[in-house]
Amino acid sequence: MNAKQAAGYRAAEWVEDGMIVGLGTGSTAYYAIEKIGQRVAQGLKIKAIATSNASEELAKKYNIPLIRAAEVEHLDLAIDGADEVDANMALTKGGGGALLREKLVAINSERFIVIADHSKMVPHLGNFKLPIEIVPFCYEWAFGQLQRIYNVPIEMRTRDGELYITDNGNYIADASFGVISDPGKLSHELKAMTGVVEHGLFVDIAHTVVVGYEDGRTEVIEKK
Ligand SMILES: O=C[C@H](O)[C@H](O)[C@H](O)COP(=O)(O)O
Repeated sequence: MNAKQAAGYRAAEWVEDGMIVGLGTGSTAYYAIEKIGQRVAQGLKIKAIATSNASEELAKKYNIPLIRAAEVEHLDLAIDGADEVDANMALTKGGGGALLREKLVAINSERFIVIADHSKMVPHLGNFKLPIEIVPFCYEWAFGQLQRIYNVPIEMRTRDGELYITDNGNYIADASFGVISDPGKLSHELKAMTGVVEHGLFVDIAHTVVVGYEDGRTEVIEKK
């Protein structure tokens, strides 16, 4: 058992028969999906929506029944990882590039459970580079605007020497803010920029955080 596995497995216990569940993305969400898959094999009856092509493949591997958004009005539960979690349960997400689908799923869930190993818990967001998803068309303009407004190091994400492309066909710029003193304000500012599709700040969205430790312990933090 490692810290990510402890958090993922613990969160999977919230899943009950009949639920519609959002499946997160990343190395911590992997364990939640694995555990949910094991429970499905034992008879648990749920339906799920995946937040990335990778998680969809994983769900299929574990025979977790998948549905389309058109078939449901909302989700009962979503479980997903985070890159940083601050003292107010605001998050940075999108290290794996799945922030847009993740946010859509999280805000449409009755309960959003964040799973994180203890290293993700921070006093303030900003040490982890904030992922900002931007449209490919004239992306240099949105990128330039971000640089001019915030005057912090920002780089276009690449993979194998090419610009990284999200599951939605967009690009990602990663911004090093250092300390984000007001995540809510920054979140609204970024959303208002033309060319920006979404960003990785999740403010006032998480209901529960499950923190995992190397010895297999977990700590559950509920929104006040
Ligand atoms: O785009 C990726 C997601 O936001 C992940 O949930 C986040 O990056 C955390 O990933 P991991 O659990 O692999 O650290």
